[in-house]
Amino acid sequence: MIRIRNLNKSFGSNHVLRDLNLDIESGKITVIIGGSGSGKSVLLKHLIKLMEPDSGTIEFNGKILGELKGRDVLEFRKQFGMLFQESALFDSMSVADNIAFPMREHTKWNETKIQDKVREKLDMVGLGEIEGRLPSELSGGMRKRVGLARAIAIDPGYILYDEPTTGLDPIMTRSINRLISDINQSLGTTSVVISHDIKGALKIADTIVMLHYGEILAQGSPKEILGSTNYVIQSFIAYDVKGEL
Ligand SMILES: Nc1ncnc2c1ncn2[C@@H]1O[C@H](COP(=O)(O)OP(=O)(O)OP(=O)(O)O)[C@@H](O)[C@H]1O
Repeated sequence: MIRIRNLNKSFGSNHVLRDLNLDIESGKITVIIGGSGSGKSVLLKHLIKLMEPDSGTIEFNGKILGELKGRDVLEFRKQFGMLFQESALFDSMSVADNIAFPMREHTKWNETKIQDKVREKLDMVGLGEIEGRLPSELSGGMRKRVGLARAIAIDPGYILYDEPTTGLDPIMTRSINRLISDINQSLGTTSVVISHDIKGALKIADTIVMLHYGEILAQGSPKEILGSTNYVIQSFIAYDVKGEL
């Protein structure tokens, strides 16, 4: 369980997170949606201590993140896999070396085990024999899958997805959403997804959190969010799901 309490973050006069309170449930998929600039990425960075709040706390399995220092921060981060917006693969490394990177950094696995694990992760994301290829030789959808294979390389307990379907066509979007769901179930991970894609969120989320100017406007199951009478939520849904303004 991740507990966020009274979190505030400003950049100069720009008050980005406003007294935010949120519980992220273990083993579930929480999708944080909201318009551009609503604070989704800033919130995600706080979760892995890439940003520090001005005030408020994040409690992770009973520990206050603000109190973690030095090696404890590295140990804490090891529990997270992260799929970045642009997949953030190392261009000069093969697919296999990209996926093996966290294994070599964080485990003592020998090369045989690493190669077996690379294959296992590629299978999980539905990719064939592409270990030797470079990221530049792959399509955007394939790069996302390789990024996902790297995110789950050392079986993290938590996976953070930063807009995993942005820039993908509808078919690839659906298939990445399905993968997020499958991986959550097969690995029993806690997943936090930030997204503009309300349609996808309605399909995969256990809980949807709607962020609006740094505040939580609504939070609930997809059914509850769909049934919300809030004007901003309805406009967001209408624009994305029903394709109208
Ligand atoms: N390092 C930073 N320094 C200054 N301002 C920042 C910084 N990071 C984010 N911001 C500001 O915080 C606000 C929220 O940004 P954030 O990236 O969290 O939005 P977002 O909801 O993820 O948007 P998008 O969907 O467009 O990615 C924006 O006004 C942004 O300019």
